[in-house]
Amino acid sequence: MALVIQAYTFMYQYANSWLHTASKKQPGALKMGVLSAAQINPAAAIHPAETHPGVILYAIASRDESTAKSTARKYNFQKHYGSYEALLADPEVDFVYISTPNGLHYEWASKAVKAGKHVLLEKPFTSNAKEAEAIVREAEEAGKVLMEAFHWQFHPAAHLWRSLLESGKYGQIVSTDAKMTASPGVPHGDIRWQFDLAGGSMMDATYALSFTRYALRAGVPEKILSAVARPYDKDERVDAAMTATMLFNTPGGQTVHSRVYTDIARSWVGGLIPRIWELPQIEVETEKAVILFYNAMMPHLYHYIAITDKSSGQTEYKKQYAGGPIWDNVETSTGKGGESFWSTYRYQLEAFVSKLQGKEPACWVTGEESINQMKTIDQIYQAAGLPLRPGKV
Ligand SMILES: NC(=O)C1=CN([C@@H]2O[C@H](COP(=O)(O)OP(=O)(O)OC[C@H]3O[C@@H](n4cnc5c(N)ncnc54)[C@H](OP(=O)(O)O)[C@@H]3O)[C@@H](O)[C@H]2O)C=CC1
Ligand SMILES: O=C1OC[C@@H](O)[C@H](O)[C@H]1O
Repeated sequence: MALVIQAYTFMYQYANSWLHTASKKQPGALKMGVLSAAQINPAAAIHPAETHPGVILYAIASRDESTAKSTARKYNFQKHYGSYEALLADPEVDFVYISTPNGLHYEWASKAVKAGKHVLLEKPFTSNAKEAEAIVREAEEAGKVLMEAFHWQFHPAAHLWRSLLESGKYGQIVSTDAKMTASPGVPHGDIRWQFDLAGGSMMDATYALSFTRYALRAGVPEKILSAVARPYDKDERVDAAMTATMLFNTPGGQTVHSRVYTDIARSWVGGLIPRIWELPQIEVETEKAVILFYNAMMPHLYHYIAITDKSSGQTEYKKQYAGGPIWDNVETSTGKGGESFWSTYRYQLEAFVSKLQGKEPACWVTGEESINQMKTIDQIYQAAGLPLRPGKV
């Protein structure tokens, strides 16, 4: 039954996203350029831009001219370019969304800020912490806005969840347990398996660590207690799976035990059934309750926050598709509080555009947060005995 309800909710949310298409554009709308014809583009940037009155689908670049041309025609971009350099040289482009493989994030973000563009950069931010520090510094020096596209943090469900954790009603946080798995697994040949492109499960399913650090408002771990990788059979520098346990200090002075599990080749049940029900999630144990945020990565499709009282055993369920603690009082591009059909990516674009328009964004992923995320990933790789992902700094 749970699977049927999930399937229904998925379809409902998708249908809503498709029903609400192109908006009328405002005078002075920002011109977006997209670097690469990655599969994630339509969900993460193109459809969100369609419904944002302040953004124009201006240009797309691919290493391959014909791919750029066909993608531009399919999604109604005004221009296309057969190289990323050519798009960056176009003075009309206000900001770029970069969806290259992880190992190329730094290189193209660096070239983009030097070309005078603001940058929305896919997760994981960079290949390693050194690159993260460098790109934050370069963007500051160039006076350009740069943000890691950690889209899930912009959704009202994420805000409700953290406000519950911080409400005081459930006592202090004691421990966290987050996971993100892929079953069926990521196909061989995918960028996620390539060490030189900064692949690996902790890099790709990095959301599990992000859920944890976001819940705790934590920087880097106080200590990595253990980190165990299951290596990819074709390249042992790449983690097919990673399990890490850490101690984090919260800003409130609490020490919290956190476990993070990522797996991009999760085993099937009995070798026959893929674990499609195992959506990215985090369980937070507090003094009085156990709070599960299910499908924290894409809550617009479906999610729930289940709060189980430790003494009574009773569970209460909550959800939030629009408004909530952060968006409720925000006048967005289409009205107060956002829209329940908006995806995580659409909320993210709303905040990003606000920033470029000189307004205070409803929420943000700071450079410091992205650096600390990459520092934590580096520490986990080191503790697991794996090399850091190679960078260009
Ligand atoms: N926010 C989210 O929900 C998601 C984020 N991502 C992130 O987005 C990025 C792209 O992921 P995904 O869409 O799956 O990637 P794809 O493999 O579909 O696309 C990557 C694109 O990068 C370009 N590219 C440039 N150099 C290379 C190279 N050496 N090898 C391969 N491709 C290259 C290619 O575009 P072209 O040939 O047109 O130049 C290619 O299409 C990753 O960083 C990933 O972590 C991915 C999925 C979801
Ligand atoms: O960012 C992502 O979100 C969805 C995942 O399936 C994917 O592997 C990852 O790159």
